[in-house]
Amino acid sequence: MIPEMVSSVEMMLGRWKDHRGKEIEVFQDFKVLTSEIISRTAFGSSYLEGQQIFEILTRMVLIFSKNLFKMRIPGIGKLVKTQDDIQSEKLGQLIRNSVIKMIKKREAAMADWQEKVRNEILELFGQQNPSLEGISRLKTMSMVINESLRLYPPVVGLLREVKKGTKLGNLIIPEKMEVHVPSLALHHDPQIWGDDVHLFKPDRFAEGVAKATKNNISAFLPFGMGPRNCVGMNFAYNEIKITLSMILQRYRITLSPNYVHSPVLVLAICPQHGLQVTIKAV
Ligand code: HEM
Repeated sequence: MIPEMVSSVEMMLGRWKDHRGKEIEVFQDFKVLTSEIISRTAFGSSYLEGQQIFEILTRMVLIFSKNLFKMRIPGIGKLVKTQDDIQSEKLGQLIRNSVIKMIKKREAAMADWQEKVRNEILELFGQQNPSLEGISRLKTMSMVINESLRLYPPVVGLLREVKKGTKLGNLIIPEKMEVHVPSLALHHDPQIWGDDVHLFKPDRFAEGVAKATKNNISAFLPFGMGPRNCVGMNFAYNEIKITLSMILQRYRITLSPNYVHSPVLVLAICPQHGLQVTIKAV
């Protein structure tokens, strides 16, 4: 499995060679990379062979996500703007401004952490390709991955069906009811994470998830929980660690001024306008 992952990342890095010092859009590259890796490891083929299927799947996902939370109430239009609409537009602008400030702060923190993670990688692997044994010792990188999954969990919520009717505080929850567990909201709850909940602070994971969540481990759910949790969790961690190791061994990454921060839910959380970065050889 690891050699297939390494070869797929090598292919992507081969394409990056001509773009040193220039801007590249990596969201698309990462989509191709993860599809390439799953094709090689699970089906023994390559992304190009399965490209048509992946394209159809992407179209299906788009249609599904567009209709996921749609409530169809006949006869109600949105022709006239109410005071609430005008007010919420103003509030929207305020939120956008403060988000921009927050992102700038996060960007600075991210540059520091990039150096810390690169040092850890170089200490463990030098210029050699990462190994399975080695990636289990990437402690700083694990903290960075967990903090990224906390702020931007690709899957924003879990669904469960109630097996046996129960009482939860004042709520009576009947059998067979579908319950939505909002991971995204739990990941941003100041009661659990503290007042710095919106900041990128991988340090909070330095002593594990239990300490980071004040012993509420079910408040950190990037891969779900229980018997139906994500079967691909270890696969995903390995894939991320190998890819990051190989990129950071070679390149220093900076966010491009053309990047617009606008995470959007298309089944999973994605950067709406892509992820533009510049790469410089280390
Ligand atoms: C960062 C990458 C990934 C994230 C964040 C993620 C997240 C999740 C989450 C939240 C669930 C629902 C768990 C629950 O309801 O408790 C899930 C289910 C699942 N995931 Fe992943 N996943 C990732 C990558 C993968 C990969 C690479 C594979 C396959 C190789 C995979 C295969 C599955 C499968 C088969 C299920 C359904 C499990 C079941 O219903 O029993 N996932 N994933």
